[in-house]
Amino acid sequence: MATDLVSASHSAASGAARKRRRFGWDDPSPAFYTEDAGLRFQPSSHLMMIPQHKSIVDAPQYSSCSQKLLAHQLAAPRKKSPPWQEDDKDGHFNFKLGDDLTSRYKILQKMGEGTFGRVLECWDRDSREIVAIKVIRSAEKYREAAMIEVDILRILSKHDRDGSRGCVQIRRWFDYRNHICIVFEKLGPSLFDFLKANDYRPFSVDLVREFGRQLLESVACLAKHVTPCAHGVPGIADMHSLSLIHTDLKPENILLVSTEYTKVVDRKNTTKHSLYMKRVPKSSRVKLIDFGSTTYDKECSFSIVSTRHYRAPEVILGCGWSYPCDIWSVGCILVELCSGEVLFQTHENLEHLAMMERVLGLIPPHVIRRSTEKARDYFRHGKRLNWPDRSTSGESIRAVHRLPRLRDLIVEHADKCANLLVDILERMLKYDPYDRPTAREALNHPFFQDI
Ligand SMILES: Nc1ncnc2c1ncn2[C@@H]1O[C@H](COP(=O)(O)OP(=O)(O)OP(=O)(O)O)[C@@H](O)[C@H]1O
Repeated sequence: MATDLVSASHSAASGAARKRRRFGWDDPSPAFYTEDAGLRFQPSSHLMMIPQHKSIVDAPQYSSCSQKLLAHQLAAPRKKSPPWQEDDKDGHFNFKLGDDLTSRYKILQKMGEGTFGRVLECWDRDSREIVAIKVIRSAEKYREAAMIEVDILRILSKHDRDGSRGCVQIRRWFDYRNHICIVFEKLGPSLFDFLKANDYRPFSVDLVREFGRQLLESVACLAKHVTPCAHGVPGIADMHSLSLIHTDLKPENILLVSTEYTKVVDRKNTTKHSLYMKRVPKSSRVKLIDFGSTTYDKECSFSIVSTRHYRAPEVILGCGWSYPCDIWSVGCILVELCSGEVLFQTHENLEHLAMMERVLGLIPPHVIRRSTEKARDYFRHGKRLNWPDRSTSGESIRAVHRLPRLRDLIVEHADKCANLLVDILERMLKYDPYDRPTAREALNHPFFQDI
């Protein structure tokens, strides 16, 4: 879900916060019990159950805790759901490791938590595989949003039966004790988690290219999808437009398929006296998750979308946004993967625009002219950004000033192909959304052709 992440001392200013920011979680609220066994499948009004697929996840590496629980569970007979417990104050599902979630799933561990709910690693007794179950918070607004996510996941899964198109696969969904539960194939850590575990050491250009290529393929598939003609005539294709915009692309929502990694010498940091190692994923295969904010293209929308750091200028300026807002986010993500740091570490509009100007150059007048009355307030006489005059603090001015130009940032970090990478990033990070390439066009850029 798109968020403006709250930080104690706002924005770029906080030095240590430059490295990273994270959500605050955990809280309690009441729910109601639906059935004896606790499980209630939703009647298929506009939604249908998804048939089971075989897991395509690479041999997962289980934690020792998961392994023990799994061994125990394989021997244990199927039990009824545990006694009903109150949700926490925010409507999150309360559980203990080893509990059953319906009689079908055994909870092995918590894998993550977000605005919508908790994601639990579970053993599926029926399909005999490990799955990831997103247990949605019980409040009505989250339940409704979850049903939209289920709807979109079902459409994606219909168009991606073999799971090769880079979007996480839904297995099925159900309603349990007032929590919508979405069962997914289990994936590995997010690119954000991987960066963090590596102390924010950047990925190599080869990996950035691989991640970028898959990300753009997924974005292209969301926008438009081609399937073979219904009659199966070779060479003839039916164009099915999915017309979907993800709107919340960020490293947290890009998951490595495999958990496996190797350790190699980190040459950049290693000195005569100390040897530094860094992690490198064994496989570069990634998939997109979190379709909770995905929308159908309506030509142009004006709401606020995307997590702050990956938010396109047209969203901030209220010019109206469409597919190109995903391309802007991909540009910000690729810079982050290459440098190890968030490109625009801010939580405030004017500072954000000032950072963009520092890294990318001045916002062109015709883009300023398209912005709303309110957003035009950020500019002097509707022409130049009111910066630093309207800045909130000296620390904010210094944080903007510390930012390098895009070219310098990439040249400093890229171990190869810096010029090509700068070129494609400059295109994806054009202020005018009409000037940005589509995902397909970006994929044809020489940077992504280089093997
Ligand atoms: N299929 C999966 N396999 C493994 N881990 C997963 C899977 N899906 C989600 N996760 C983990 O759970 C976390 C939260 O998932 P997700 O982003 O879907 O929840 P959310 O509530 O929509 O989050 P947000 O607040 O970012 O919108 C992810 O960042 C990831 O760590």
